[in-house]
Amino acid sequence: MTAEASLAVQLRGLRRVFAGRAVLDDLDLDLARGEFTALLGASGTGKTTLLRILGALDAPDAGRVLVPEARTVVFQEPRLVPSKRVLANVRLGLPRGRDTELRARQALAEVGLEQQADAWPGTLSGGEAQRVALARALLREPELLLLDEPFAALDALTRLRMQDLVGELCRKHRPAVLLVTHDVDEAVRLADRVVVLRDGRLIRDERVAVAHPREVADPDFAALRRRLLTDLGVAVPAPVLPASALPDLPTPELPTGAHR
Ligand SMILES: Nc1ncnc2c1ncn2[C@@H]1O[C@H](COP(=O)(O)OP(=O)(O)OP(=O)(O)O)[C@@H](O)[C@H]1O
Repeated sequence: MTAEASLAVQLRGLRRVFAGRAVLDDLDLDLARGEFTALLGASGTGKTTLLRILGALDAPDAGRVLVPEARTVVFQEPRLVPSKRVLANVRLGLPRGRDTELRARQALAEVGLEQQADAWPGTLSGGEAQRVALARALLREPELLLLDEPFAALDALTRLRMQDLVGELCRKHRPAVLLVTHDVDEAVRLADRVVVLRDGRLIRDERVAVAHPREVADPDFAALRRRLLTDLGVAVPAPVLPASALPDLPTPELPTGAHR
């Protein structure tokens, strides 16, 4: 197999200009099949623009875009049709028939919502609605799954559960994944690879070499987290060392009359 055959996405010299500013500027990116990549960048650096181009929701001004036909996007908000029940939302746009229905029910079961097939979207919690959106995406068996801050609107606990679910489903179905996120910990927990966008290009492209299960307390996790936060322009305080790790320093002389 050639290296090209294992690629799901190939971007070359990508350029996108808005109001005279090149948001993406001569950007190259390859995504391998089955690889989970997290895309980080400060606000307004062009992450969503890149994802929209990959999803054919926008077109570049220049450059070459090779992406698979089978691709789906999950957005920050679930975008369910309120007048259709959950099952109908999951199978939306697919041919009618017993087979599609069975597969849609199976997709709902995978996200733990088989009991909610007949519910209306308006009765679901935010996390449940986002799981329906995920089931809808998975049913299409995408080779490329584009996730645009899919957990951002969820409460902290639901977000952690959703991250675990998405990680598990992606390991099972093996699409190439591009996850746009602002959350450095989320990126390090989930991704095989992290890329950082700044000034129209990728300023970091790094494999996530942190052992599973990935814990924030792991020194490799903490070190990558610091590198990424620095890339994002966030001031990172120096790690706090235990007193035992500090060198013995001479006790300073106190001025006469001072009390210890
Ligand atoms: N359709 C458009 N017309 C004009 N400007 C646009 C358009 N889409 C995006 N932009 C501009 O391009 C820049 C990048 O936007 P984009 O949404 O891709 O950034 P982002 O990194 O996803 O930001 P955030 O993290 O805040 O969501 C922004 O300055 C935005 O205003």
